[in-house]
Amino acid sequence: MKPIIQCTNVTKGFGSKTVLQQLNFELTQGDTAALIGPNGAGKTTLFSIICGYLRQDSGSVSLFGHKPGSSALFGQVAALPQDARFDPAFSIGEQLDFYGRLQGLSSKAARQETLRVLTLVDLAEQVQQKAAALSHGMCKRAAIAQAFIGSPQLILLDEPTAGLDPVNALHIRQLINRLSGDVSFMISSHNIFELEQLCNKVLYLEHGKLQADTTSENEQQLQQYLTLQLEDDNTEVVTAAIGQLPGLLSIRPMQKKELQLCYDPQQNANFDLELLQCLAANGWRYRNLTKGQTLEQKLFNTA
Ligand SMILES: Nc1ncnc2c1ncn2[C@@H]1O[C@H](COP(=O)(O)OP(=O)(O)OP(=O)(O)O)[C@@H](O)[C@H]1O
Repeated sequence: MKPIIQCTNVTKGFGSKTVLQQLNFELTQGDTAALIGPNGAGKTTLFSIICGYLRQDSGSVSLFGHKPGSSALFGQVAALPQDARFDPAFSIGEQLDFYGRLQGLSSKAARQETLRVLTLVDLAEQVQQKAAALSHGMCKRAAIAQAFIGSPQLILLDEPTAGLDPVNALHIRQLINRLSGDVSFMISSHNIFELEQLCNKVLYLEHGKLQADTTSENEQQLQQYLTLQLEDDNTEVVTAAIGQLPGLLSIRPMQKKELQLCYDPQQNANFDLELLQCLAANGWRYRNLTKGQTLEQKLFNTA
């Protein structure tokens, strides 16, 4: 499949400080990629390079085969910057119309497009309002709506749900989920739960370097993870019994009444079944057994 974003040996520094070091990654059509990393890891810098706001010192970046910022990308790539702001002098509708006009739409078509994208984020009724009359969450949603104007094939969202209450954040996640597949997304967020639900690819930036892509399938075939939530506070006896099952690689208490198990499916393909049989034979009740590792567990190596 053709790459949408291709970054090769991208390095960027500010003064004597190197912020991004030799980054290599590729996104293909339909990918929804998460960009994760601690504060100051270089996420916004990378976004800015991909958007064409900043230029890398060395290496190459291409979007749909073009340099970031190139006129060939106009309308194909949209971005929500971290601190997107609206001009206080104009209504939200006027400003979104302007973006539509920039994409070549007539005034009438631009207004229709404005109403379409504001409807996506439940703000159609606020089309005449100025930013000062909107709450922080509403402004954020309006800024997200702006990224949906036209028919971009790649949308870059820097912290899209930061500052939104849980209901509005859920609404935005549902919207991204609905559109992903047709549109490729690259999303930066500190909300790992959100990214886990939305993204099929993880780019973890730390000290300006990309760590291994945690979606590696080879790794998953060698090890399988299970999270077991018990009904009762008996993790010690359960741990001792499960420790006898063939194929177990590790067992680790997570929270109270919760264990994370890692096993080798090549050693024991029926591990999960044998686990349930072990629980049943001892009369131990469980609330939930889930397969796989959470993104948090993968990233922070808590297995
Ligand atoms: N224009 C600039 N001039 C000098 N240093 C900068 C500039 N922009 C960013 N930096 C530095 O580059 C590093 C990476 O910043 P960046 O904003 O890309 O990180 P981030 O991962 O987006 O952080 P956060 O999660 O806090 O938003 C930081 O140390 C920051 O101080």
